Parts: sequence; structure tokens; C-alpha cells
Amino acid sequence: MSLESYCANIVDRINTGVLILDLDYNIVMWNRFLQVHSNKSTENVIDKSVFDVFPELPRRWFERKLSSVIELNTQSFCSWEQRHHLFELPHTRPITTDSVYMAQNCTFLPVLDDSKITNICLLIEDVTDVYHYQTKLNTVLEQLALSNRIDGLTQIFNRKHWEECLAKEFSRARRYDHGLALIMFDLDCFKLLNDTFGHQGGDKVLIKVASLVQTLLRACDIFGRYGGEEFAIILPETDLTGALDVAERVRRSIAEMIVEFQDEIIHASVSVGVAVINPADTRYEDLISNTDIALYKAKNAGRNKVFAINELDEFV
Ligand SMILES: Nc1nc2c(ncn2[C@@H]2O[C@H](COP(=O)(O)OP(=O)(O)OP(=O)(O)O)[C@@H](O)[C@H]2O)c(=O)[nH]1
Repeated sequence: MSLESYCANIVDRINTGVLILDLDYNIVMWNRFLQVHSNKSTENVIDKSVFDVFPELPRRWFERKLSSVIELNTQSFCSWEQRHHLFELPHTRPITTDSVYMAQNCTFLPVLDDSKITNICLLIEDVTDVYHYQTKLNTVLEQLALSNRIDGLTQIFNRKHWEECLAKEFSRARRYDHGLALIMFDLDCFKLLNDTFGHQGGDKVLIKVASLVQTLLRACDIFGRYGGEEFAIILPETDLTGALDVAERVRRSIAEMIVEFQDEIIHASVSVGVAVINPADTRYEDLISNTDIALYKAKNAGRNKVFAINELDEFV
């Protein structure tokens, strides 16, 4: 067998599509991989325009790609990440993906005769497996990033992420001299509630409080679980009057909330502390401390109350 026949044999058997076009984009040759996967017969394809045989090709993009290969006399590449596929070839992998078509990596090679380009060779690789596992990996990584920010019980931001948000909002408010308010609230006598209804009853209250408060806030407010039965809300661009308004809404809504648990009704209340950014605050932790002071003032005043600390460190 001549070397040429060997090569033709190999090209016909490899597990990659080989498609050779002339400079007018007519098909000169293809291999068995393309014939099998496209389910078209060779005699209906040879000498035909590639755009007639594969009408799904993005014609303008494809022509631009090929003319740059011809003009620059250099090979080019298109990965499945740029375009999932160019040719609508059904994939045959024993996996379920969101596309019925094979994901492809395509290479465009100039074919030279006497240092003159005469043809273009396309290599079409089936990368459905890579696409499938990479997509799965990305989904898992996204879920992981989300679970890193979310509190498992209440499904709101956890303390770590909430504090990162506060650090950003604090430096933004400082730089642009904008308002910023903080609300922190803590469930009253929660130890007693746990002792009365059990930990599961307590957990149900925490879940309900989180979902209820979420409905009372604007999209730009940042709500998180600060500790066991303590929650915190960042209110960007908000002054003391606005923050007190939200705080009172939170207090009242929780006081009116009813939690049904094992044929019993649980009532709860919260003590709320409010503070706004103070000219003397240099770190976001200062704002937390001030809010905490207001919260303990609310506890000491008998619970189920809102206390605030204003820019002048005065309680209101
Ligand atoms: N069910 C449940 N309880 C929690 C969770 N995290 C913290 N706690 C409980 O919350 C209770 C908080 O008790 P304390 O700090 O004494 O405060 P308190 O009883 O709410 O009293 P005041 O804050 O003074 O009104 C403790 O018993 C904790 O075990 C949780 O995720 N689930």
C-alpha cells in the first residue's frame, strides 16, 4: 500500500471530522466520521457548497473566519466555549446534556500547494464529554460559592459574607459622603423559647423571622444572620429617620407573627438597635459597636423595643 493510501485510510478511520473545502467553500473531501454523524451520503455532498450541505452554519462568521485563515496563511481555532458547535451533528455519548448536538472544537488549517493556499481543512473534534463535565463542574462551583455566603438554616447571608458587604458599603459611604444605616436585632428570651418548644421550635422561629424580614426590605438592603438569634440589616443611602422606620416595621411584624409548631402557637419579639454612620467612625466595626450598644439599650429597657444612636452618639 502506498503512503498516500495509508494516510487516506487513517483519515477515514480517525475519530475526528475532516472536511476539506476549496477557496469558494465547496466540499472537496470529507471522512467517514462526518458521513456517519451527519447521516448524509458522500455523493450528495462532494462539490456542493458547505453552506448548502450544512445550512446551520453561521455564514457571515464562518466566511470571516475562513478568509482570515486564507489571508494570513495561518491556522485558526474555535472552541466549544466560544460556540458550542458549528455543525449540527447528533452526539452519541451515553450521557444526557442540554444539547442534542455534539459539542465541538474546530480547527481551520490552510492547505498549501507550492506555498500557495489551495484549500482549507477543518478538523472537527467531538468534545461532548468535556462540555458535559465542565458544565457540571461549573454548576457545583457556583453552588459552592453560594453556600459559602448563605446561612444553612435561614437561607439568608451568613455573617462572613454580610460583614464583607458591610466593609464595602462602609468604604463607599465614607468616600462619597453618603448615608449608611445599620439595624441589628436579637430575639427576646430565646433561651426560654428553646426550653419551652425545643430546639426545632426555636429553629422554626428563626426561619420564619428571616423570611418575614426579607419581605420588608428593599432590594438594595443587605440582610444577614449575625449570630445564633441575632440578625443584621445594612441600609445603604439611608438616614436615621428612614432606618427607624424600617426598624419599627421589623419589630412590629415580628411581634404580630404567628409560628405554628406541633399544634402549638409560638409568639416572639425582638429588641432592635439602630445606628447611622458617624463622622468619628473610621472602621465598619465602629458602626457595629454603636448599633450593638443601641440594641442592648433596647434589651435593658424591657425588650420588644427599638433604640437608635444618632450621628452625635445620642440615643433616640
Ligand atoms: N433553636 C436555635 N437556638 C439557637 C440557635 N442559635 C442560638 N440559639 C439559642 O439562642 C439562645 C440565646 O440565649 P441568650 O443569649 O441567653 O439570650 P435570650 O435568651 O434570647 O435572652 P435576651 O437576648 O436577653 O432576650 C441560646 O439558648 C442559644 O442556644 C439556633 O440556630 N437555633
